[in-house]
Amino acid sequence: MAKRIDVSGLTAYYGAHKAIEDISMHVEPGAVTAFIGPSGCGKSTFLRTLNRMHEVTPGGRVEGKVLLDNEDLYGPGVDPVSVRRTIGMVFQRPNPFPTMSIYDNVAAGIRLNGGGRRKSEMDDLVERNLRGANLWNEVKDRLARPGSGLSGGQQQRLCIARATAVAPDVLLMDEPCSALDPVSTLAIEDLIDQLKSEYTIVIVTHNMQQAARVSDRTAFFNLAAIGQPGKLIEIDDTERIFSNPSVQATEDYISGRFG
Ligand SMILES: Nc1ncnc2c1ncn2[C@@H]1O[C@H](COP(=O)(O)OP(=O)(O)OP(=O)(O)O)[C@@H](O)[C@H]1O
Repeated sequence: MAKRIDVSGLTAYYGAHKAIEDISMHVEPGAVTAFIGPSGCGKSTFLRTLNRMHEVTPGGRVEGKVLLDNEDLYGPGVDPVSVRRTIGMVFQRPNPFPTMSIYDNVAAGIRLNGGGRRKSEMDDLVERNLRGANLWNEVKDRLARPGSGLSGGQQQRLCIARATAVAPDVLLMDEPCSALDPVSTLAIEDLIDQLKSEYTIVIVTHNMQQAARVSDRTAFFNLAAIGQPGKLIEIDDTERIFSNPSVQATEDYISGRFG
């Protein structure tokens, strides 16, 4: 079920380096929010604070609050592993488990989360998630073959099926199309559009057209100078950000004047 994210006063560090500073925003449920901004402004870092992946990096540290439908994800006693199951992630490079079959790639997360399912039940889950990722028809006759044998675009859809199989509330996508050709990119964009009725989706992208095509809301991040922390400049409806943003820097970035 799609859930809302409320972030307040979030600052993230790599050791002594402050990468992003004092970010507050709401991420709407059942919608796609795009993060845009020049390289190094902290989009990926911020994304990774939303499911407690940032702290996996040595020296990674976070201040501030992230609430998922009012549950404090950084609260005492919260298990980061269960946060990462509830808020799934899809990465820039498709990363299926290379030696595992297509079937097992989708089943892996379910098994890790205390499988104990009958074979027929698991078959149904695998099929449902591969269908949900628009991949079923392409792989149904080779489910036992390794996931690494698929094309890049198919592998990325497999990773999306793997992410949805554990029934997360939120899907975070860090430049999910940057390693893909234009046809595979459109396939993933179509898929994102279908998935948003069930999940809250956040996507980092360098591609302005992609942000305009797939997202309902867009957040623009920027940094004052190299070495300074990245900040959220504004977040608004995508249509507004691309037609009439409130801040001049947003307009300059979108129109290609910098970045
Ligand atoms: N593993 C790391 N260790 C130390 N510093 C890091 C690490 N990853 C990122 N940074 C620094 O944090 C800041 C934000 O980086 P981040 O990758 O989040 O930006 P980004 O906006 O996603 O960039 P890009 O668009 O180029 O992917 C940068 O100054 C970067 O050098």
